[in-house]
Amino acid sequence: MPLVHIPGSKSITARALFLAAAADGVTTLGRPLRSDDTEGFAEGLTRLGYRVGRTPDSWQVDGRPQGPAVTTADVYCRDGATTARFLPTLAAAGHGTYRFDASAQMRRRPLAPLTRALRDLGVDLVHEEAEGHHPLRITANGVTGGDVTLDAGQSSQYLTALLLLGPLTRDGLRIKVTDLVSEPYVEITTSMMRAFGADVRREDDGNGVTYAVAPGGYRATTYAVEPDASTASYFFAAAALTGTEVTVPGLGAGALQGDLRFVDVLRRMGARVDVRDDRTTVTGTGEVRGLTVNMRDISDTMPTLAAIAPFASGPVRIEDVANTRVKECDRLDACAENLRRLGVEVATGPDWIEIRPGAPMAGADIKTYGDHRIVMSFAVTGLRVPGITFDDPGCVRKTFPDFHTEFGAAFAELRRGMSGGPSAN
Ligand SMILES: O=C(O)C1=C[C@@H](OP(=O)(O)O)[C@@H](O)[C@H](O)C1
Ligand SMILES: C=C(OP(=O)(O)O)C(=O)O
Repeated sequence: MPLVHIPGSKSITARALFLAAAADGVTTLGRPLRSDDTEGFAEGLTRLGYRVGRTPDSWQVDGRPQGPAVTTADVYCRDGATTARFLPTLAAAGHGTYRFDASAQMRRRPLAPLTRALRDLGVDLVHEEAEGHHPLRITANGVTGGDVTLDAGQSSQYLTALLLLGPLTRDGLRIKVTDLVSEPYVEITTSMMRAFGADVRREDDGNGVTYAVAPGGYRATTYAVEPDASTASYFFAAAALTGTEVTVPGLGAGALQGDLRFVDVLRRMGARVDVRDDRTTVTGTGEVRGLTVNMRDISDTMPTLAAIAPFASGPVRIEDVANTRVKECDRLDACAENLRRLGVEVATGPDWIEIRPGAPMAGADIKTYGDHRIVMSFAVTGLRVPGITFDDPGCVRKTFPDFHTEFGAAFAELRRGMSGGPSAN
């Protein structure tokens, strides 16, 4: 039973850093993710005057309920949308002038519903170049709070950013949500806010959903970061595809991350899945069935599924994933283009992709568009198709700098344990 130790969750690490910075006291984060996104988040906090101490297995953050320790700062958010969307709201609760910028990739990604909501709450926020995009400047003077309406149909991160801000406002926040994707990420947010002492409630009156967040700040705590469920998807998919077994300790029935539900997709495709309290095991059975699946809640795993779909016994159709077009790249187009490069028949629409297995496949250079998930997903395909290379293999640094070493090592073990799974096309 090969055990695969997956690095910490990006989403949980980013939220924990925010919450720890805003809390009263010193917080210790156990096994945070160390990657470009989370290092960028921690660096952003440092720029805002927070102290982030490090030991090999933990980070300690000195919280400042009164907000950033500096009155001016220039924060570079790199490629990380969690940094680029969460940190400006932390700064808004402080007192000073704070400028945020990001990589060319992140500058292209949308921000408008969040910045509009912040302006509606009275925050003085200017987009320095394109409206609704980085770079932006905030002249912060605390946030009174009140009622605000938000369209989170393109990204749940807008809602998470506002929720995290709620306890830092004078009167609390009521956020009426008109649309929402990636809802499990909001559940991570509310669960973690409660772990840091906040009072947050989801109210559904039959006409719509409102999140009510009480004022009162956050309390420092000790917080252990779960392994990253999106990262685990590559290893689980590899097991399903190669007829082998992978166990990921630390991700089990109580996991916060919705992306662990990817194993349910693998189960529907024919894999054996065993979710225990403290670990999850996927065993490939040699059967990979086609299916139609709605991935609105778990769309970071869409490329993982697309990458194993060519080996299914019938078409694989993935629906309701329009927002994957505004991630690190247009993931629907990038998956389709790369599958075609390998010889696979693919069709796409505004919010779906359909992979039709059957054509012979051959190795090719994968065009990554600087997207870590394109690399990690097609590395799984590479277990069955020799000759796959990547134009930018290093972009995995965003969430998993050691991916190639770790996946290679796990694969070596997988190969030794192979139980005669399905043969390559
Ligand atoms: O809040 C988070 O940590 C995330 C939310 C999701 O984004 P969207 O809500 O934009 O789909 C996910 O894709 C991203 O990797 C991380
Ligand atoms: C979409 C992603 O990242 P983010 O939105 O946090 O930049 C991702 O990690 O797949």
